[in-house]
Amino acid sequence: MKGTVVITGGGTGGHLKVAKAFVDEFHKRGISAIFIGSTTGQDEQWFKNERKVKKAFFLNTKGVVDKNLIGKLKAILQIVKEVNHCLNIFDKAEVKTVISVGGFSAAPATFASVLSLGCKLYIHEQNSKMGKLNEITSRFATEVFSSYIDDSKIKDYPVSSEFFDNARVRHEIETIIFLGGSQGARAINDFALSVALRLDELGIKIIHQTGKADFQRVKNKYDELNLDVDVFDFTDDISKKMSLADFAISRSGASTLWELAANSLPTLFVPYPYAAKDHQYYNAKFLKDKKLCFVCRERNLKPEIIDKILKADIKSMSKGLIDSIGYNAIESIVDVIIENNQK
Ligand SMILES: CC(=O)N[C@H]1[C@@H](OP(=O)(O)OP(=O)(O)OC[C@H]2O[C@@H](n3ccc(=O)[nH]c3=O)[C@H](O)[C@@H]2O)O[C@H](CO)[C@@H](O)[C@@H]1O
Repeated sequence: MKGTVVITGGGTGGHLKVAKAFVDEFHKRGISAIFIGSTTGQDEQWFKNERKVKKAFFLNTKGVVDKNLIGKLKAILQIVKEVNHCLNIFDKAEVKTVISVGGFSAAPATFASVLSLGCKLYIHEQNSKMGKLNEITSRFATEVFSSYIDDSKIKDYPVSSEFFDNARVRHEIETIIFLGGSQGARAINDFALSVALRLDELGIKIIHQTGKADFQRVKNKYDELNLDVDVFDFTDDISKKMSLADFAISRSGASTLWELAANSLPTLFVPYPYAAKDHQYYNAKFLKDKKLCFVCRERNLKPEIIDKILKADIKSMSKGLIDSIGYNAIESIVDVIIENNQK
């Protein structure tokens, strides 16, 4: 493969998890890669000490869509400045391939790839509704990969092998895991607390990922209720926690959703209501239409839903999830990229 590969994008864990999958795969194949992200968001947390990349750059960029007019203009000007910085990086490292996993962190390197002669752009879109940046730049891409695009060459989502390795068919609910995505979700935390005593009475154990901001509050409440709960803010071993559970109640961020599917873990999804174009709802709807999960809008989430779940046939849902996602997606995506670059 010619030159160095750039992997760009991030902001939140969903994008970064896919970026990490690319970094691991190129490293495995002995192909040198650079990561380009932002100083805003979680990029540094995920990649500052990553030894599998030749270099990681964190540029001074911010999101555009969530700002007022002045904020938007400032953010765009900053991106333009950083595009230049990226062109210099590409020049020095002989970059001929840029892979964007989306999010505002991806903007400078993605635009630079469009301007850079002989450079190919690849996009991995995680969500059911395309993000703004991908919407603008996908027409320049050599390939766009997505689980939700019919003519995507690879439709399986890049999920780490441990989620498959720890998968098992669930028969009955003895343990429930609550998941809020990379940042946690207050609505899911409140819901868990509202049903905790009832679950305890039913002999159902609780595993609960709260996110950093809400951890202490939730932990104190469980202590007040005198309940023995596996509560934590974030863990690097989420696949292990999932595999211990028989049912999940979770946000429908794309990476989490496909990890749960790979683990065959039946789930009630409670989409984040403010996600762009309501993409979390449509992420979950994709599985719901195949009868492979439950979905409940946050505004309708009531403790009574637990009774409905306890009566449901989780075994057939769990079995059905086995075929919803294939193994080795990242290998297949990288194969396509390498094949294209040899043309
Ligand atoms: C609020 C928001 O805008 N969320 C978006 C964000 O979600 P978010 O960043 O929450 O992303 P996802 O749910 O897709 O992924 C979170 C990742 O963090 C990992 N994890 C989580 C908790 C933990 O303790 N340990 C751990 O490793 C999960 O296993 C998963 O791989 O990006 C997703 C992918 O573009 C979008 O679909 C979401 O809509």
